[in-house]
Amino acid sequence: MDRRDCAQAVSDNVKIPQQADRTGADDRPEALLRVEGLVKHFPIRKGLLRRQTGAVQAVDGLSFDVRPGETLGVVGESGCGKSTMGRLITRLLEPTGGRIEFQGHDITHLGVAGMRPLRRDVQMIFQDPYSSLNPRHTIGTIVSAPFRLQGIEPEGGVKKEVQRLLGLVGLNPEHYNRYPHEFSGGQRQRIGIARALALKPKLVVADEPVSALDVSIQAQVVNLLDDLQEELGLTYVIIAHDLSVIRHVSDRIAVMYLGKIVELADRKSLYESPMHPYTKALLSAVPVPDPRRRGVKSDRILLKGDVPSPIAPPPGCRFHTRCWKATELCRTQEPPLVELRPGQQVACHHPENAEDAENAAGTGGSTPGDKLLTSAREAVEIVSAVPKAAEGKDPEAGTGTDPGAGAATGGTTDGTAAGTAAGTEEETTGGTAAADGPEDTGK
Ligand SMILES: Nc1ncnc2c1ncn2[C@@H]1O[C@H](COP(=O)(O)OP(=O)(O)OP(=O)(O)O)[C@@H](O)[C@H]1O
Repeated sequence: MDRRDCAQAVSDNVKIPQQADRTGADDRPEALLRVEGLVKHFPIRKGLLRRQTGAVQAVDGLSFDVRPGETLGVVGESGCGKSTMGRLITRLLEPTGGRIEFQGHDITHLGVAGMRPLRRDVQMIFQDPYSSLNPRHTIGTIVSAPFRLQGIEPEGGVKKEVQRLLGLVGLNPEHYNRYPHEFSGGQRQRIGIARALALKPKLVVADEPVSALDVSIQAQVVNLLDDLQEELGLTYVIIAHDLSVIRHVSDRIAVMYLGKIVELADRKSLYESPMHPYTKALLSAVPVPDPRRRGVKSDRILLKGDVPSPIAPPPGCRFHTRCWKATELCRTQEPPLVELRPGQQVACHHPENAEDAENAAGTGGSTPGDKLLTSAREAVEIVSAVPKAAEGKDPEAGTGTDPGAGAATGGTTDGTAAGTAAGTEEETTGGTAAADGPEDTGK
């Protein structure tokens, strides 16, 4: 189907089946969203003639499915391309390459008009509840915007429906005429959620929905999303930079590093037996919630050094410059994302927790003569986290007095990657546009 045919099919809307009509060769449930080889490179232009001199490789070949009713968590450090991925799959950004299918239909290059009918089904919740709501609009106007944009008159009228939505997200329906500044951060995020749910979407992409909120409020908003999913049968892609935020709500988790997925697995496998060293490092910073395991001594892996620039990512495995297992093979050959255990895909030549890593299909395993890189010896610092209960009992423990040790990624990395885009060209396709479409900038 070419682009025009697809746009036609989408605008006819009625022709879109509830489920994709392809019959998968495997037994996996049919995907609501299917992404194949998704690429987004932001051009870097310089000089009077604005010649392209390079590109920020924000997203570089992502492939994954999102199944109906599930929550896919996406995690990774700042600058690894999570938000870009979110904006690509909601079609707020135009992909450089790859393919995005929603309910079996290719939506990769649909324009604003072609996407309009799909806006009902695909919505986005933004990170910052302070800037994503227009301060001059009342809550009623904000939450009812999707109805106006889509030309929909809900049963019982707009006001009644907006008040129902406010009640649904735990806000007082009587606050219909209030302004965003009259609400707390958590309440504003609830308003953003009500707006995203107005058109009864099938897929909601939440970009760091709680990271701008106080820790005490974060759990409330995450629980609200969870409850709404059950009540409304929603499918989520939840983006976070921290594995602890999405721990309880994700069915599967994709770990991203420098524009690529390095591990994609179901929650249990990922948390109990991570296979990519990067996942292991991220996980080592997650507090242990199980009181029975609190006494267990757990080492934290502090990755040294900065995330490399996405303008010139390292060759081979992109993580090799910060990996303690990196060998010559990792420096020269990019590991493919392959299923090493049922439901667990990993892109690593030397995976963790692999019973038979040598024979792992598609990975190098331990190739004869493959030497550990010198950089690998200094790549990490292991900090022994001494649980309170064990304090004073283990003379070996307690080397880790660094109060910042909670961050697996050191603290030198935050913002570094984001900074690399300086001097690059902003794309115009909806940097801050709400998923309702360009008419509603959410400002
Ligand atoms: N419009 C743009 N123009 C140029 N570069 C961009 C643009 N948007 C993002 N980038 C760059 O692409 C890379 C990935 O950014 P992105 O925001 O997707 O990462 P992220 O993982 O969501 O990080 P954060 O958690 O900090 O938002 C970064 O290096 C960023 O600077």
